[in-house]
Parts: sequence; C-alpha cells; structure tokens
Amino acid sequence: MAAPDSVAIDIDHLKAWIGREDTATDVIGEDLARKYHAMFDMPNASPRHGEAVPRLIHFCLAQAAIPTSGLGVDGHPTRGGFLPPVPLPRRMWAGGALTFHGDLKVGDAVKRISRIADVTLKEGRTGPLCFVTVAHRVEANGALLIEERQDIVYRAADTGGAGKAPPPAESGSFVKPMAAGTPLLFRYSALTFNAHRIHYDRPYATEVEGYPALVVQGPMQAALLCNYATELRGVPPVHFSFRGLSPLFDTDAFALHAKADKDGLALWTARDGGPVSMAAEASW
Ligand SMILES: C/C(=C\C(=O)SCCNC(=O)CCNC(=O)[C@H](O)C(C)(C)COP(=O)(O)OP(=O)(O)OC[C@H]1O[C@@H](n2cnc3c(N)ncnc32)[C@H](O)[C@@H]1OP(=O)(O)O)C(=O)O
Repeated sequence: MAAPDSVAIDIDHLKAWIGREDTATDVIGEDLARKYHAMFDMPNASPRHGEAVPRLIHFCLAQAAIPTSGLGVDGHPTRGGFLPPVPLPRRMWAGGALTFHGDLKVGDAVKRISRIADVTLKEGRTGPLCFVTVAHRVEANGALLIEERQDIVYRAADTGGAGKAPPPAESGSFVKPMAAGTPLLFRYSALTFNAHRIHYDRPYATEVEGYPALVVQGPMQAALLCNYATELRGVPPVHFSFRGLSPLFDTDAFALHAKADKDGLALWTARDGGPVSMAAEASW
C-alpha cells in the first residue's frame, strides 16, 4: 500500500457519528459454548442450558452479518455505516473496560445496544491515531449484565518507522506459556465472525499493512487474560480492563503473566523476551 504523505482528517465530520446507535440480538447456544471452550482448551467441554459461560464470550455474539460484498479492503465492514469513515487504513482493537453485573448463561437471549461515545485524533510515536470509543450495554432476558467501553484505533499506512523498541516485559508471579498458532487465530476470527485480514491473510498482513507476521487478536488476548484471572482466583472478575501496547504475532511464543496488585490482579501478555503486548487489570 502506498503510504500517503499526509491524510486529511475532517474530525468534525467524524464527530458527527457520536451518538449513533445500533442494536443487535443473539442467543447463547450450547454449540457456541462448546466451541469456545474447545478453542481455549478450557475444562467443562459441554456446558449445558442454564450454565454460566466464560467472561468475554459475548465478543462472539450478535456480530453484524454484513454481506461479503460489503466488506472493505481490510475485511471489516466498509466504514461510514455504524462506525465513522476514518480515512486511516490500519484498524486495531486498542483496548476496553468492562463491568459485569452478572453471568451470561447458555440459552440466554442477549441484546447488545452500542453507541458511538467519542471520536478523537491523537499524535502517537507511530504517527496519527484516530480513536473511536464505542459504549456497549449487553442485556440478557431484560437485565443489564455487561457495560463495556471498546476502543478502536485507526493508524496511517506503515512507513517503516516503528520507533524505539519498548523495554522487555517483567515476568509475573504467575506465568502460563501459550502458543498462538494459525489454527487458534483462525478459530477466534471465525467464532467472532471478524474477517479482519491481518489475523489470517499473511500476504495482506505483511505486504499491505507492514506487520512482520499475522497479528494476534487483541480481544482474544484479553479473553485469555480474563480466563487466566478467573482460573487464578476461582471466580470471574467483576471489572476487567485491557489496553494493547504493542502487537503480538502468530510466530511468537508468548505467555500470560499475572501478579497481585492493590485492586486485584495485574495481567499482561508478552512474547518471550519481548515487551508487554496486552496489559489488563482484573478486580472482584
Ligand atoms: C480484532 C481487531 C483488531 C485487533 O485485534 S489488532 C491487535 C490488537 N491490538 C494491538 O495489538 C494494539 C497494540 N498497540 C499498538 O500497536 C500501539 O500502542 C498503538 C495503538 C499503535 C499506539 O502506539 P503509539 O506509539 O503510536 O502511541 P503512543 O503510545 O505514543 O500514544 C499516543 C496517544 O494514544 C494513546 N493510546 C496509545 N495506545 C492506546 C490504547 N491502546 N488505548 C487507548 N489509548 C491509547 C496514548 O495514551 C496517547 O494519548 P495522549 O492523550 O497521552 O496523547 C479488530 O480490528 O476488530
């Protein structure tokens, strides 16, 4: 992709999307619960009707069934519908913060109400960044169960200037080695109905967006960390937040790290010898 010298961004036009709403519904089936557990090698391989499902499984729910002809070059729905038409080519999931008011369960009829909460322009070390904040409310059977802030970032085309490498991550008090690998990335993209090509199309990820390999999904790293927090404490967190600090690639061996902090657990992913990729906080 030819990197434009500069991209004109009409932030007032993009801010006109603030307040735009979208509502979608779904039902948590036994099939999804089974596949989600299998994808992450979790115990309880066949959750039954009425059983609680893992935190963050809702990223798989109520995804927009946009016709394939309605996808843009990056595999996401063409911008300018619910999400504003940000003219920067490279989208990433930057982070999020969630409060859980209760458990989602197999069989729940789920409604997600999403609203564009903010659109901001920043200058990062890697160039211009346009953040779109989406506020989601997830209800099941009429009760509010999840309040979520989702941060999406759009970046300029790669110009080869990645900047100074961040320092290596420390090791946690608890460490769980992981291997991403393409089958896991594929399964996560498929279960979330997310066709973003940086996660499965290696020529696109490397030659067009300029990454060294396939990019490990941010929400998947968050889900792995949230599952790890649940495993360490024995109960799922009430508050969970996460922020992507540097990309993680499918070619990396990486680990989940955790340590106690004053509010609960600090968690992070990092490739062996590499910087923090996804930093998270869990509290109960
Ligand atoms: C699914 C899916 C997509 C994905 O899953 S993509 C993979 C997951 N995401 C990532 O791997 C993101 C990793 N993070 C980065 O690559 C960099 O942090 C990023 C976002 C490119 C920004 O790096 P910069 O070095 O250019 O930025 P600075 O650190 O200089 O910060 C500039 C200002 O931006 C704010 N900021 C930075 N990162 C974040 C963040 N993650 N969340 C919120 N805000 C962020 C930072 O605070 C600075 O703000 P000031 O107000 O202080 O200026 C899919 O698409 O569906």
